[in-house]
Amino acid sequence: MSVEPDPRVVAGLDAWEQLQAAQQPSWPDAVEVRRVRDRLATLPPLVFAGEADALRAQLAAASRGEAFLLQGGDCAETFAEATADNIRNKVKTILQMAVVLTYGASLPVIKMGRMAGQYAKPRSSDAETRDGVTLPAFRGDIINDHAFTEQARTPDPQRLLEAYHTSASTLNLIRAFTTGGFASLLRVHEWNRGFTANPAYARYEEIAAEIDRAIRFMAACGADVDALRTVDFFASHEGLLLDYERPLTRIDSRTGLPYDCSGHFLWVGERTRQLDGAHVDYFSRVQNPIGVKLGPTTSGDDAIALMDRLNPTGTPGRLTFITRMGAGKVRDLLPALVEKVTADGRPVTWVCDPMHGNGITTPSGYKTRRFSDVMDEVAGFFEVHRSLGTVPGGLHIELTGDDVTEVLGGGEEIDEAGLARRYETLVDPRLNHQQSLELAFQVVELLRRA
Ligand SMILES: O=C[C@H](O)[C@H](O)COP(=O)(O)O
Ligand SMILES: C=C(OP(=O)(O)O)C(=O)O
Ligand SMILES: [Mn+2]
Repeated sequence: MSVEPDPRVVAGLDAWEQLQAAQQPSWPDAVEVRRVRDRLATLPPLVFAGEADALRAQLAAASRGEAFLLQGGDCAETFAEATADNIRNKVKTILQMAVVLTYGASLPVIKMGRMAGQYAKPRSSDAETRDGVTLPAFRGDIINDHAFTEQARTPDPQRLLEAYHTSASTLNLIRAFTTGGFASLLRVHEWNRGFTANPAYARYEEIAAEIDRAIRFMAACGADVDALRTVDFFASHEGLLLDYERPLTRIDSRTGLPYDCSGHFLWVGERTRQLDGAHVDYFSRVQNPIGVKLGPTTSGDDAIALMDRLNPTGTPGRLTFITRMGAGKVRDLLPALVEKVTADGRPVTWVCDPMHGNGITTPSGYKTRRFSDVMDEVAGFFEVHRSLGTVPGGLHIELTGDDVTEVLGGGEEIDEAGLARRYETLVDPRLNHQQSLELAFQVVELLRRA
């Protein structure tokens, strides 16, 4: 039986249009945007509301220390890179990290990609100047093209449709990989792709061998190991471009309530979390589990006000705070925030984004981060939660499954000159495959202590 929605709830989904929406493009043609939105509204949802509910329950477990969230993927997905190889390598990297964490810390790991929709980017500046020429900044493939020409940088609403279709094909392949046998724990060895002379890959190989042995033992004892053949894998992106999120929001026939069916989990970014702004209003009205990025200027009162808006009744798993303070600040700034929220009593899932507080630009102009700073912020996050008796619930990482050279350091010791070798990101630098595995091994130690 389907439940009819309350018309006031449906009308409320457009309240954001009367509010200030930060970081939106200046579309040249409002009529065309409306046409594209109407078309998007007729296309099938990308995810099912019941999947978002299942994720909410898992995030609630993470808030209690009974699971751990691993959320990772590109800073900015691109249409051109939505190839089978790229998607497979990214999924495989996340699965490998999850195996390391699950095995090392004996904790269920919630696997979530910054994938199948991570196409809109907030920028520090509206414009970019090169050699005296100023053009609109690149705001992600869903809005404009990265090429530095006037035509390419002009926002094009048709890109919303391409983002939808590219997200659909990405999600289709993710679902095929994770349910069709590729992600089976019976194949952990096959995910390893580096030379095992490399320490991170050699350690992974050891774990894979132990898992193999354990599975053969269980099977020999008569246990049903079929459940190990598939995994749940969730899709997430920043809920930034409201002209995209609104038409993909659908009324769930089971409950009559709205869900944003562009992804399972949406987060509000550091630049768009204004309490009276359009984004907080919009995401307060959908039922998905929601994240908010919290940077170093966040006060305890801001955090409480965000809870009042986004999770007034304290539904477990509904609200995730993704803190991104910077390695040098996390130990000073995070405790007051966590204490204030803990005293409130409503649950949140605390997740660490060790990427966005640690950006630097090299003299040669590369936007990068140091692997050591990333690890230091993660360590600080765990230390703070341990000292307060609260729960470090997960990690939010910009990564790729390929051997790019975008982040300094790690076992390969990528240095400033080395960045030029394979620097491919269009916005922020990502951990490469090996650095991602190294991070997972180090996090196991932190989780064991926690
Ligand atoms: O991904 C995060 C932001 O979009 C990004 O860090 C902003 O980068 P910018 O300062 O180059 O605009
Ligand atoms: C824009 C991002 O982060 P933040 O909102 O934390 O700056 C991001 O996650 O790419
Ligand atoms: Mn980023």
